[in-house]
Amino acid sequence: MGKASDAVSGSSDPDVEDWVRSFRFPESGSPELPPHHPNCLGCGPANPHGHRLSVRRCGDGVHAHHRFDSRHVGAPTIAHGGAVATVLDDLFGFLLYTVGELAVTRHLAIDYLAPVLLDTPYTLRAHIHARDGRKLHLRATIENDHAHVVTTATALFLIVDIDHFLTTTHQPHHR
Ligand SMILES: CCCCCCCCCC(=O)SCCNC(=O)CCNC(=O)[C@H](O)C(C)(C)COP(=O)(O)OP(=O)(O)OC[C@H]1O[C@@H](n2cnc3c(N)ncnc32)[C@H](O)[C@@H]1OP(=O)(O)O
Repeated sequence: MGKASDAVSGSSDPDVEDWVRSFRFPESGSPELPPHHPNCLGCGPANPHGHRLSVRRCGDGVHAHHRFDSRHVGAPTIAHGGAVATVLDDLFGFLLYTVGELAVTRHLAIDYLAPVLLDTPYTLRAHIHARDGRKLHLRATIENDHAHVVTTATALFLIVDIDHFLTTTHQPHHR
């Protein structure tokens, strides 16, 4: 696995620095992709409130099987749109393993085409639609067991260096 931490220069938060130091990009032949970190809301196995998303490579992209449950309810029997967005944002976050770069969400857009039902199996897929320098243009779908796409998403992720996670003085950006 490739290390992301060669440029670590120091941090005010030892937990963050530990995470950065231990972050690894899996080998390109490895189908299983590791969680971003143990407590990640999307994929961390140690987060009791999390989705525990398990993601694999699929061709040039990634895919996952997922069921939303009663913790994610919006209207009765239907997953909350914010929970769906969380899972899609995290799924996009797995594409960074396929490019071997650290990247974060700059823009996320979701089309809710049909309700995402609780306790129902779905297949999630994401891929890199285009790369333009630091800009990763990403696309994803959620599909039900009848191969109907119920949700689509696009995102712009921006490649960042390790200092993005180490600094505590981020300023807001305005476009
Ligand atoms: C690696 C580990 C990952 C771990 C977990 C993954 C979990 C899932 C992903 C996440 O949830 S990440 C957490 C949520 N995201 C953030 O906290 C990011 C907060 N935003 C920032 O820190 C900064 O805005 C960011 C570093 C993303 C960008 O700041 P920059 O100053 O580096 O970039 P800038 O805003 O100047 O934009 C760079 C380029 O993108 C363009 N751009 C920005 N927003 C755009 C937009 N909405 N549409 C099109 N282009 C856009 C912008 O015009 C510009 O184009 P040019 O370089 O060509 O001039």
